[in-house]
Amino acid sequence: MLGHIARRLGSNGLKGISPQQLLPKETHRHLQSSLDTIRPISTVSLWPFSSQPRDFSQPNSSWSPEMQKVYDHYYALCDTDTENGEGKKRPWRKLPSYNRSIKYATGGIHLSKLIQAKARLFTRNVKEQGATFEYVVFVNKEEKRCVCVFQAGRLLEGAPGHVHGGAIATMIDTVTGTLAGFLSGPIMTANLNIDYRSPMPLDSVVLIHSALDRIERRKTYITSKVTSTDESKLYTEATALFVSISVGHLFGSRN
Ligand SMILES: CCCCCCCCCCCCCCCC(=O)SCCNC(=O)CCNC(=O)[C@H](O)C(C)(C)COP(=O)(O)OP(=O)(O)OC[C@H]1O[C@@H](n2cnc3c(N)ncnc32)[C@H](O)[C@@H]1OP(=O)(O)O
Repeated sequence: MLGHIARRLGSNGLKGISPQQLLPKETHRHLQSSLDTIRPISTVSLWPFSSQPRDFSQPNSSWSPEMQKVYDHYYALCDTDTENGEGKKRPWRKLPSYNRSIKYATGGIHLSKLIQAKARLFTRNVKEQGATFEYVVFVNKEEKRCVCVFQAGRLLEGAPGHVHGGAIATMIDTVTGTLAGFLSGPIMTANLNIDYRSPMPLDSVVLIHSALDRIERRKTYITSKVTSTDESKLYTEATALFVSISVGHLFGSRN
């Protein structure tokens, strides 16, 4: 990890200076322990004094013990980073989640200015933690599937005491869309079919399992089901179709 920071420092024009030389011992130790909890993100600089996007899918105080327990379970199955930067290969990966959809992708800052500089991702635009969508997506690239741990906050009410169907659809779109995008690159939702099987109480923690069904030309088909964390209760089933787009599609041009 420190080697990684040193490389980043190098790319910031401070070649040859180690983090230990730059930072007081206490700060360095604190930084190291913080970095140990962060998965490497290729588009994010680890230079401590530059602005970094906030990953909204980190544990916070609004999480119930159940949410934390499921998160810990999947997190333990994820790739790890080691001192020499080689890491341990494991099947799962936790995806970071930002409140601006494209800004932090390569070149995305320019795109986000062109499209709408003040735009914020729908599921990450409420500041109060735990009030709306608390979720983390873990993806398994080999098995072409993902699992989202979702805690539905009190501002998502539809039927009294229960989660709004539109909020559930939003999460299914988000998770299936994340998997489709992960597997196929830029996509947009063309079709989403949802069967609501049982009402979901507010503050529930549920799993949104999504898997690749098939890819045909520009079409990526994903299946999804929402269950309780022990998978004994089925809340929702869905199928989704995503169509690959070019960036120009977002500006109104055809592929
Ligand atoms: C850029 C992304 C950045 C992501 C950054 C990360 C962000 C963090 C993650 C958040 C993840 C959130 C994911 C949410 C994603 C949305 O919510 S997107 C918003 C909702 N969707 C829309 O607004 C889409 C509106 N519709 C469209 O723009 C266009 O109709 C589409 C879907 C792009 C397709 O148009 P097109 O490119 O002209 O394609 P077209 O030639 O008509 O059809 C291609 C094929 O698809 C089939 N098809 C098209 N539509 C349909 C349909 N409705 N039913 C069945 N088949 C269809 C066609 O029949 C054709 O089939 P084949 O001939 O190949 O067999």
